[in-house]
Amino acid sequence: MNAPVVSLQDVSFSYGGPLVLDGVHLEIAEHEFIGIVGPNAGGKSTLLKLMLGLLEPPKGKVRVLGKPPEQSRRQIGYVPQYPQFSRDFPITVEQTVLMGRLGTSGLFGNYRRRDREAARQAMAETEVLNLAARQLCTLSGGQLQRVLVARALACDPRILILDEPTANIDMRIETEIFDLLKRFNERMTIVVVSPDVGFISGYVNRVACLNRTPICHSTASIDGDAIHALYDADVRMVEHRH
Ligand SMILES: Nc1ncnc2c1ncn2[C@@H]1O[C@H](COP(=O)(O)OP(=O)(O)OP(=O)(O)O)[C@@H](O)[C@H]1O
Repeated sequence: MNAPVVSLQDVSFSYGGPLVLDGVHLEIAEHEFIGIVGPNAGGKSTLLKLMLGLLEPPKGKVRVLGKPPEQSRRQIGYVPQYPQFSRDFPITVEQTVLMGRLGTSGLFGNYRRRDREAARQAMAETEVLNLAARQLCTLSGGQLQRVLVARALACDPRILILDEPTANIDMRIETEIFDLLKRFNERMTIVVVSPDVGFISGYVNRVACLNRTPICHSTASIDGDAIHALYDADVRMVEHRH
């Protein structure tokens, strides 16, 4: 296998109390589409923050594109969890997407023509170009998610990391967003946290079930036993047709 684009070796983490992640080993290959699922408080968001270099593990090693994550951040697009995002901010869709260029552009807010072109391209790919002049607070939940994906795409990332990108939106929009991600996966690695293992199994190559430690399954091997072992309860598998 080529060098993994993301590698965690024996990583443990706590916020000062009990371990949230314990001895995590995980390697993600280039162009993989991996889903991270698991019970609430299982450590999914914490794992993403370690990959982004927003948290540093006291034990173990995290590498992204062969380097410490903070040195690879410009090549990572990140879509945060929906409820954490404040919409009551006077900003247009285009200005929001341009923020994805901050790591690559010159001085703060001093965007060049190529930044504007990259933002327009990202809006076109996520089908929000017609909303460019709209205020963010006027968008529907599904439109907002597309804009957040466009912002993450604007830096032309090699890795796209999404934390529950389809929480609070209906299944038709969820399907549209995952169809888009599948297309982007042809040119980048995708890591997505989702509460819905049944749904993402139709898109991802591999599922990492995380409950302090990840257990990985290829999509084909996801069955009731695997889910039961993870959640320690019966979880209804919902079949979704695309
Ligand atoms: N900043 C923080 N300070 C202290 N504890 C935290 C902090 N962030 C998360 N935790 C705790 O760490 C544990 C793992 O949280 P994390 O958000 O990583 O889980 P998760 O799997 O993403 O959960 P969910 O599915 O509910 O979003 C939880 O017990 C949470 O309360």
